Amino acid sequence: MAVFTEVGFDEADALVQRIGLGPLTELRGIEGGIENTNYFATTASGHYVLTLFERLGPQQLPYYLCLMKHLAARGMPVPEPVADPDIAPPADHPLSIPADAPCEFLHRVAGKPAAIVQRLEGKSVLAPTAAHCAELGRLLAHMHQAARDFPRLQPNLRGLAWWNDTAPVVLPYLDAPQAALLRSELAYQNHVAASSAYAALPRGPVHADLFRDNAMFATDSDEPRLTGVFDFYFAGTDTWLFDLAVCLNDWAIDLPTGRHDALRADALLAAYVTVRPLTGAERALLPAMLRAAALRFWISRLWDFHLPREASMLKAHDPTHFERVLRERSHPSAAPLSWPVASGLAQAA
Ligand SMILES: Nc1ncnc2c1ncn2[C@@H]1O[C@H](COP(=O)(O)OP(=O)(O)O)[C@@H](O)[C@H]1O
Ligand SMILES: N[C@@H](CCOP(=O)(O)O)C(=O)O
Repeated sequence: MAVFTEVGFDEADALVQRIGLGPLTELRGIEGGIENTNYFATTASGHYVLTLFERLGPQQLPYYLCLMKHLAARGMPVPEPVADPDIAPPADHPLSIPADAPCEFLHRVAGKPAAIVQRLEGKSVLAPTAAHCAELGRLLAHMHQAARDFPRLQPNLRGLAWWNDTAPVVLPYLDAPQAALLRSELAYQNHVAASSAYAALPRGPVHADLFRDNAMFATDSDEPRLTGVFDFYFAGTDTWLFDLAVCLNDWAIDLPTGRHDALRADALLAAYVTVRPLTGAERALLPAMLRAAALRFWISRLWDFHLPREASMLKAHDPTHFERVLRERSHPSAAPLSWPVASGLAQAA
């Protein structure tokens, strides 16, 4: 569990009362999470999550919070952030809103930027079936479409530029075969990113970290039913295919070996393409983006593991898992294009 910054009951109570949620009745640090400080906050009006941002600041946060609001307003099951009634929302602008425009969803608690969002019901399913994956695939495609007209722009801050900057920081901690893999994969991804096929990929605001532990399923239903997805704090404008690859690499992987699980992968992809068919460029670059998504989380886990931060309760994720996934994805025998759905169902849009 990660509580980097302790929040006093009185301070949280003052915030929730000021923004109209009524008196605080319970404040409890949350287990899980590695980026931010999270508390469950219950008030007279409902159940919320209070997040204090440890690394992100007012330059980046409006994008994430406004994206959540935008998606919630379009019926997507994402936590709706609660606004500060004293901050006026920026006037609508047809093309873009400057990143430094005031953000009504950004609060300040214990000296840190903070947000208070609706608490989703349900539980994460860490061993998903094909039916869970189908639910996720469908929602992912709907979210991509619903975010099309989101008026803010912010790159994926954990994208290629960050990989290039961070690789030299983690390289000294790797043995020779690991270092060779990291260097060669980074060179490959820089090459892919410079290609015309990559430039042709459709893009927009994406979650970019939609792992199993960032989704909730109903606990009162026999059939898997997604109740929502959360943790948009790695979101950014990126290719939809990268977002899909992040999900495939987490939801449809055999965890001990890092190999892809064809049944779950097909279910996720089939559900996704039913809502939004993949383009020809997307089908061609799916293997490369699966490698990119593995590389992204291998690097971030290496960084978190070897250069940890202070937290009262913090469990770093295992970096070797994504090293295995990357080796599987970049091995010459890796053949995700032989998935029936990739060659059959997914017609060019
Ligand atoms: N909106 C929410 N509704 C319900 N539970 C949430 C919500 N946001 C966070 N949580 C809980 O808090 C935990 C940590 O949140 P997460 O966003 O993953 O943290 P971090 O950003 O630090 O990685 C999650 O595993 C989940 O149990
Ligand atoms: N999902 C990432 C790291 C981010 O952790 P989260 O708890 O915020 O999802 C990983 O597994 O490496």
